[in-house]
Amino acid sequence: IVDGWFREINSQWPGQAMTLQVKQILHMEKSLFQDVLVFESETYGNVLVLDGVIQCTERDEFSYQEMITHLPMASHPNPENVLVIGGGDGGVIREVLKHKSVKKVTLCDIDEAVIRVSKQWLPIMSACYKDSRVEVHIGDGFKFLPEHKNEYDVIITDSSDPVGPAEALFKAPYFQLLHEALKEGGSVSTQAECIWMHLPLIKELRETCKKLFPVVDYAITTIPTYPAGQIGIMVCSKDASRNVAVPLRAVPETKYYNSDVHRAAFTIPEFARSMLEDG
Ligand SMILES: NCCCN[C@H]1CC[C@H](N)CC1
Repeated sequence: IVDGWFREINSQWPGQAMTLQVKQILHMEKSLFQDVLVFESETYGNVLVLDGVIQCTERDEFSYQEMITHLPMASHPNPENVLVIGGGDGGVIREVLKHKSVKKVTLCDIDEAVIRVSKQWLPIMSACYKDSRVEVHIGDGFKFLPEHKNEYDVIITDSSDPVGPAEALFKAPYFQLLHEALKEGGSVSTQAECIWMHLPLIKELRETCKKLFPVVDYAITTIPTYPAGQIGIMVCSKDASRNVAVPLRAVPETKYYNSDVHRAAFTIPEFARSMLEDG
């Protein structure tokens, strides 16, 4: 933080950086896995930063948390048992619980510090930890998934970037585990980076998913505080007849998501479409 501004300088987005004006630092610690920082910003509410990378801000998190959740959930006929890998800030489970078909949502995050810090400083995201349908497991998704084969209707991988603790969540072995943990007709969504920053990685991720799932599609949402102001979501399904771009029902109490936004999110700019689909 220099002269009152936090700067997100990182080798994943060379030559550019998002900066946010800092009102006050609320929390800093080195967890078992990463540096954890929370600060109150002048214009984006409280901000969670892990290893120098902005994870979520109170002002714009709803975009990403709603889209990564409702794209697989609203296109699934009856999601009852849901798993979230990562997502320790709690925003995704808040969104999952908006679906009345949900009986149980399990959150598996490797770092207890993220959950603890979110409960203290990110109340609008972590309020749902109190919900009786929520179960929390602190641990590595790689160990958790093999113990829960054929158990989930939807699995959401709400991860940080493929540098550090989340690196393995972008590779084939992980997607194999996701596939095995899904019930018949299950769907998954993963944080799938930005077409302006990571197009080769997204291409590789899509090829990995296409080897395992009959349905694979990539959607985009706009979010001011992520690099280049947008982020992608990969949505896959075991059900070959499923169109993940078609919402089967409305979702209540959203601020970014609606059925038209759902359909539109899978329409992507030509430079990205041709690279991803034509190769
Ligand atoms: N619920 C927080 C998810 C964090 N998602 C990622 C954080 C880092 C960004 N560069 C990309 C999205």
